[in-house]
Amino acid sequence: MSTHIAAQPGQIAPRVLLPGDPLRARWIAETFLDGAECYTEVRGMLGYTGTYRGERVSVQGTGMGQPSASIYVNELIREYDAQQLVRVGSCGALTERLKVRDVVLAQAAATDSSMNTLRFSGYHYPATAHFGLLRNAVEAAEQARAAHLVGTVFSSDSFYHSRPELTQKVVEYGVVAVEMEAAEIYTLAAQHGRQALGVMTVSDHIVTGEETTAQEREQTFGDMVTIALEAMLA
Ligand SMILES: Nc1nc(Cl)c2ncn([C@@H]3O[C@H](CO)[C@@H](O)[C@H]3O)c2n1
Repeated sequence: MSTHIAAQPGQIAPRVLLPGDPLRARWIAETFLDGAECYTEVRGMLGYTGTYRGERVSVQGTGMGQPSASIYVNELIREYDAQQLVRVGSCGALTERLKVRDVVLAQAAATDSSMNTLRFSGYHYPATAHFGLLRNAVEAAEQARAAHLVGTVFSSDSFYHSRPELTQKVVEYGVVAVEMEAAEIYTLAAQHGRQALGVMTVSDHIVTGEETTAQEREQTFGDMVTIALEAMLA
């Protein structure tokens, strides 16, 4: 086992879905994976492995924010040799090009986090998704007839922004949604030569104030999970 994941070697599949919420990891395992078995409950951050269309797939909660996601992605890559890491979760729409329940396919992630500032002191790093996974996800979204948008997201360290005007600034440069994990997941995957992508459902609309109900989140999360799984298996 690793420091934060209690799996034995081989218990985690090369393909890993990464919801922030551990209870959503359980829902994904129970709803989409055949024969899913829980391999970790350390700190309540659940992880499961099962099969999807006959292929082994794992789903591991990451928690909220880049520091937490960094712990799980580092251990999934370094200790369990994960190859594909696809974040599935919620995001807030920053543009009226999006409606709540739309799926955002994050081609890149800007961030206000210090994590890449510390890594690349002196210059800025473009945290980008794996093109092949992104291309597969677009095809899967079209196949599923799911409303979707490919765009850049803003991975913020804050949910309650002390300077909300900064979030608006990135909108002027085409950023379409805000969330809290993608930039770190993309950077770690690139560091280790792995494949990463973020597939997120709009749960809140910063411009219109619209929010999804708990029931709506579940259904539209279904489209997002299907797109992520199909993107990995394509
Ligand atoms: N900053 C921020 N803002 C908005 Cl409007 C969000 N909508 C969903 N999330 C995601 O959901 C969690 C916060 O509720 C985080 O994991 C984050 O990735 C959001 N994070």
